[in-house]
Amino acid sequence: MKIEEQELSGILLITPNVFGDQRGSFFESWNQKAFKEANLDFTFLQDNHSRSQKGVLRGLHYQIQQPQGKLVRVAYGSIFDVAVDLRRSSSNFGKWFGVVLSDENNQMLWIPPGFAHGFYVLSERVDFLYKTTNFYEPSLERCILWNDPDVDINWPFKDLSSPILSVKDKNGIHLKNAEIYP
Ligand SMILES: Cc1cn([C@H]2C[C@H](O)[C@@H](COP(=O)(O)OP(=O)(O)O[C@H]3O[C@@H](C)C(=O)[C@@H](O)[C@H]3O)O2)c(=O)[nH]c1=O
Repeated sequence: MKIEEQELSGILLITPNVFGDQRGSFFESWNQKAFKEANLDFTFLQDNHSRSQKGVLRGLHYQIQQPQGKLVRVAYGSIFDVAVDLRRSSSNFGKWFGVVLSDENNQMLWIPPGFAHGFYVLSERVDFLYKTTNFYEPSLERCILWNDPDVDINWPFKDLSSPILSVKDKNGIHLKNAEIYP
């Protein structure tokens, strides 16, 4: 397993050891002991699986009071995955990080508590899997507008009217008006 710290401190790109043979491939997507030995000591409370079609954009989501750390990956397809630093005391507050996660690179992203998260679907279909360190609590969930000019994410599509969004995500708020915790 290779673990690479990214330019936004706390964000880790994890490349597992993949074993291929004539049947296909295998890798451990989570092993508490192995991750702990690599100083990744997380306790996960929830596993989630979403399926999306090409052009869907989900995000940018975070929870106040019960922030969730997320270990995210793609089981089928490919996405452009984005995390935005919302840690009030961070020198990177408001900055974003993006990476392509796919069923070809098998990479996982660790997004610590205190970040907003979202992704854009590049393939015809995507199965997106993630573990979270805290429970989903809709009353505490908040959504920052995916195209907030103050965050200025360089999404990998040209026509900014094109993504398929939920009503909630269409009504996301601007970072400057967002509730940030802590
Ligand atoms: C996230 C979530 C949703 N739901 C329900 C609520 C709703 O009826 C339905 C779809 O919810 P959403 O539209 O919020 O799903 P979605 O837009 O996929 O939300 C997710 O987006 C990505 C970017 C994240 O980072 C996740 O933490 C999560 O916020 O599923 C749960 O029951 N448990 C959960 O943990």
